[in-house]
Amino acid sequence: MSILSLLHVTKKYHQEQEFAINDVSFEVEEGEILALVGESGSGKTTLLRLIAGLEHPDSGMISLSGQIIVEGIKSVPAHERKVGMVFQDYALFPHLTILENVKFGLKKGDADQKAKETLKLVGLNEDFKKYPHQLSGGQQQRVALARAIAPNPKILLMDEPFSNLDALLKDQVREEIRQIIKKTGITAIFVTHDTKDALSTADRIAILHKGYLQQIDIPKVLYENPINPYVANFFGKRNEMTAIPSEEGFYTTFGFINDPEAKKYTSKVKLLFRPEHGEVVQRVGQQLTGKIEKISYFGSHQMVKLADDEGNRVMIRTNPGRSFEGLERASFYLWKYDVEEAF
Ligand SMILES: Nc1ncnc2c1ncn2[C@@H]1O[C@H](COP(=O)(O)OP(=O)(O)OP(=O)(O)O)[C@@H](O)[C@H]1O
Repeated sequence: MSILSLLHVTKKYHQEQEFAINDVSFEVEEGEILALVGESGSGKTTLLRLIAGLEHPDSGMISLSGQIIVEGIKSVPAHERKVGMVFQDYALFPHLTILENVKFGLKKGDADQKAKETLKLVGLNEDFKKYPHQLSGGQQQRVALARAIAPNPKILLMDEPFSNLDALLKDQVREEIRQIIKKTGITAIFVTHDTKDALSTADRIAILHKGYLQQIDIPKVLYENPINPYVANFFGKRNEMTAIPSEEGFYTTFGFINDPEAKKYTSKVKLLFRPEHGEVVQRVGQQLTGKIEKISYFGSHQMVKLADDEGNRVMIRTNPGRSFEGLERASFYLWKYDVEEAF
């Protein structure tokens, strides 16, 4: 069941020429974690602020938990929307203990118990009396999360929750935050410009470009079946190879690919594939072949740059243990590629 629904939401800031958000419609299911991604200025934060009630759209409708919160000039004020917010810099009160931070905004009465329960839920059992500066970045973020979820909001909104963490901590925190959110069953939307954050943490991803929603789907679909080149390239490099179709397969400048599907095409095509959709094989044989130009080692894998005789290049990902010593050329095969008509 959908808990949040946006219909034709549009927003333009005064004095600005372009729309920050342009005719955006989507729904979020109860208990789902949605990532909003896009390059800088694509409208991610504006969209989050529209849902939170910190901005008002020029047109469109937003409903939360069956209640219309925005339509025309009607707008339920931010503090009545029951939305939990976690800000990029956590926005904790430095002069309050972490217990006092979480109690802030809770109704008196059971505030103390509720705050302690929520701090325990986020894994902070013994630090109630500490001040924010006495905690690590990851712990501070969990306090901010506890403060946001303690009042039982209908939805949790997080602006760049992982951007202040170093790379090592980030992997761990992403997993912890996902688990806490899933344990509470709360619906969450987070903004990120990091594709790794989105692919690893979200149930679905919405990608924005110049205020337009490009595609919204599960990570695997966005990565493997992008709706347009913008979405495809946002999630990492795609190789392009020009090919001539025949009855038996595709002729390319790297060699011939046996594929009966090729006969469906009548003129020149482009084969599009990600580096991990191929595999390098050392034996130069029937497969595609290229001159080894560069090998980059990344610990978990290697990237091999291969060139044809005309100077076209492709990148193929391979396992970290493979040795290319003494080799000038390498062969590779593709186990997956998209075919696009080339004009
Ligand atoms: N308060 C504002 N006044 C005027 N224009 C604004 C304001 N806030 C954002 N914009 C403009 O709206 C567009 C979308 O901005 P927004 O901050 O929503 O993008 P973003 O995707 O969150 O970017 P970033 O990743 O850099 O935070 C941009 O062109 C930006 O310049």
